[in-house]
Amino acid sequence: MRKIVVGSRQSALALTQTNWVIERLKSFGLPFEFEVKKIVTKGDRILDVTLSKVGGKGLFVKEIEQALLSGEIDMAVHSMKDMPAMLPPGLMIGCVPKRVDVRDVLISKDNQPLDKLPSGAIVGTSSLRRAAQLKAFRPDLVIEPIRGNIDTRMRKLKEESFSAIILAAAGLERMQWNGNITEFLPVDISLPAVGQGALAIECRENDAELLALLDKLNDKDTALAVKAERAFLRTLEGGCQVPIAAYANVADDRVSLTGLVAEPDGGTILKEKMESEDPEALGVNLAYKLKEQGADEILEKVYKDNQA
Ligand SMILES: NCc1[nH]cc(CCC(=O)O)c1CC(=O)O
Repeated sequence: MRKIVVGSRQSALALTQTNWVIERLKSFGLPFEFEVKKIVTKGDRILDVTLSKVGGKGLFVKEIEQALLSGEIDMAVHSMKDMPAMLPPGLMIGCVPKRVDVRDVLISKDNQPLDKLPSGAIVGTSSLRRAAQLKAFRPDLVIEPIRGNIDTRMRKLKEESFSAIILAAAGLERMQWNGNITEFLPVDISLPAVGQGALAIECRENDAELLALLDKLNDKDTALAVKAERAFLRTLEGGCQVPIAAYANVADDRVSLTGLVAEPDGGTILKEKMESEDPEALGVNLAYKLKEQGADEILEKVYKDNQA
């Protein structure tokens, strides 16, 4: 009986997701046992600094990937949206389970929906993507950074001067905290992050035995959608925290992808939609379409401002 060591960040959400995946894998009744090994990542250690200023999403993933490569762990469960566009050689996404709700949600103090928040109300988000789209929809709101795990942000909403915060529905749903949601934001107001609502199970490319097990948990439509979204992100070289959004829908093996690149103040928002049966080509082509409209210039300015 092989023991699979599963690496996880120690946040409540990470452990919940990891244990969910392990239970699903156990349910196939195959001769494997599982052990969870907690790993503290750089992203977890510097929660007080705005993420975009310290190197972006890779911060949560790098130490876990080192543990995979060294053999200290065999697999890891990540939020897909925390995965950098490129994986290190030797590692792969072994499966993509069925996606849950992709939308962003508003949680407000007095349960006021977005269009009822008073002018000047403070909305907490550190995401350039959320901030840009929020500014475009409600230029009169004030956006302030907020950091920390979901539980920390909920506490800051109660204790600090925020009128509302924006979070992903998915994390709240997995924690069974969705009772706090004031409003689900439609994707045409807040287009989600690449991979939002999906999980990525990362493992070594040469671990055929584990890959065969993981394949049972793979959801074909989610995998197709995420492939298109991540090809879009990779082509825009959206390595760190960026004002990039994308959401793909799959019906009868046809993928329909909406992609967005925004100026952080919401002044310019480039947004296009395309369809194809080839998710990889779709993501690349949609990215080039936005590049023709000036996406590179917007992103270059964001990277420069981040270094300053
Ligand atoms: N930004 C951090 C992060 N990474 C993954 C989730 C949970 C949602 C998901 O898996 O898409 C969250 C919290 C949030 O954005 O509200």
